Amino acid sequence: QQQSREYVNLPPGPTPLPLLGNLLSLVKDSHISISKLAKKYGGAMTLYLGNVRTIVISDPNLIKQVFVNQSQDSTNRFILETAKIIGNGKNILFSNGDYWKQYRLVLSRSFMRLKTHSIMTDKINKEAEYFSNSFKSNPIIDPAHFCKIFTSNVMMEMLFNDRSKYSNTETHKIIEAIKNVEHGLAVGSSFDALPFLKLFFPNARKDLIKTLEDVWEYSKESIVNHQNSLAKDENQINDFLDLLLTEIKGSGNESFYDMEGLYRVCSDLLISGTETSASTMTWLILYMINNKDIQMKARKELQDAMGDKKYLTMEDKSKTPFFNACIKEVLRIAPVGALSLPREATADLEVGGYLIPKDSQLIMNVYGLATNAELWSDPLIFNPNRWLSEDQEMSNYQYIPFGIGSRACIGSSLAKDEIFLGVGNLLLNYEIDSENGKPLTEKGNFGIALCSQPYQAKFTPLVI
Ligand code: HEM
Repeated sequence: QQQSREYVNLPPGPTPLPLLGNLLSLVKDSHISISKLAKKYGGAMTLYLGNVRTIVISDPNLIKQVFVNQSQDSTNRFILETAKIIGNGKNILFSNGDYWKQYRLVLSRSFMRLKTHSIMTDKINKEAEYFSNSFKSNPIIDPAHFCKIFTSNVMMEMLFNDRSKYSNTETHKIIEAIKNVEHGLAVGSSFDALPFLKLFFPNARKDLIKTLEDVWEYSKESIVNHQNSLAKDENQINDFLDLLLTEIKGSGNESFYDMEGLYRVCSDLLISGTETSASTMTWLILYMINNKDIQMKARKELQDAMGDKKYLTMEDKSKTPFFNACIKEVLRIAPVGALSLPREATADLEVGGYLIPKDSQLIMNVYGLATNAELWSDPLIFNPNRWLSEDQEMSNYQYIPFGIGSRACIGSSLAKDEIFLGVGNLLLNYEIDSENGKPLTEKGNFGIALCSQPYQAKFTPLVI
């Protein structure tokens, strides 16, 4: 049992209760509760989530010590039951060892090729136009909904050359399924910590599996279609899946990448690439509403960069340092992966003079690092200028919205492009305000991702 007290030199932490461990202190707003506890117990802290011994790292130097200097034993994901259902050891998010390494390699190569592929850039630019236009007939709306359609369309275009219309009242079944899987994951975290809860909610697992099966089925069908068209003409590259399949063919180890791995990896990308970027966009729109001066300054810079064009493209990014700083800042103040994805200590590790025993769960406190008043001035204020001034002394390890090392987010570059084009085009085409003109709450909701509270915004078209 993980909770055994045989270790004398564990990082300090609050006393755990039998069975529940420290879960009661984390029931509400766990990212904030964990950061408050870290202030009391220090940059390395021991918590018990149920009986799972968990070491939370909230100090930049200790992040480096554990995840960089001892990376060979801190790269694996910590696998609980939900992760097993999603991955079965054959996906990218929750696989480990050689399997993960080989998949990560072909995926990274495919992402690199994607970045220079003109078909994809054109598609993302076009999707950002549809996204911006969709607000014309919906002047008052919760922007989260359209942001999700935008990011899931980008993922579906990228992976499968498919998309869904913004006007569809009956949204594409995959978007619906992704939403359910995310809900299942959020519920799953407490089930994972306290497996006995399953007895009281017998259908929760079944529902998660059923919705996952929808995504898998859709992915399988599309993979077979892609394999068939590549068999006819291997030079006909239309999307990321074509790139991945050709990369796999070139690896000389085709049989390693079987259908189960392929459909699980594709559904991972759909799931991890939709809510994350969409929530960040929704946060950025919220901060633009609450900071009108920043909204106006960003719009002016974007207009100047655009010249006579009507819609932004990625080439404009080098001319918009202030708006780029807004994107950096929203990823700091509202990191959707507030506690990243847990890793596992695969050997005893050292942290700041303490011992992290093998098999512990490791959590990077992304939110705590980004809002620590000892590391940032006025950390709870949205201030893009901090990224443009020389004054902010910064360690590389206090700002890690996409995680760290060889296990860091594989979609970070795509995510930043989506936020740039999506929110940038909205700023260019609309004056954005809250429905009643009052500031919106900046308090987040932490489930599987750190999201803003639902809000209604008013999009008034700008006459250009
Ligand atoms: C603002 C948007 C995003 C944020 C904040 C974010 C954040 C993260 C974080 C914190 C991790 C864990 C990193 C670690 O363990 O060090 C991660 C992993 C991952 N992300 Fe993202 N992500 C975003 C968008 C995306 C997108 C668009 C995709 C897909 C194209 C994606 C795919 C993945 C995958 C596949 C992993 C697992 C990588 C592995 O285990 O090797 N993410 N992300």
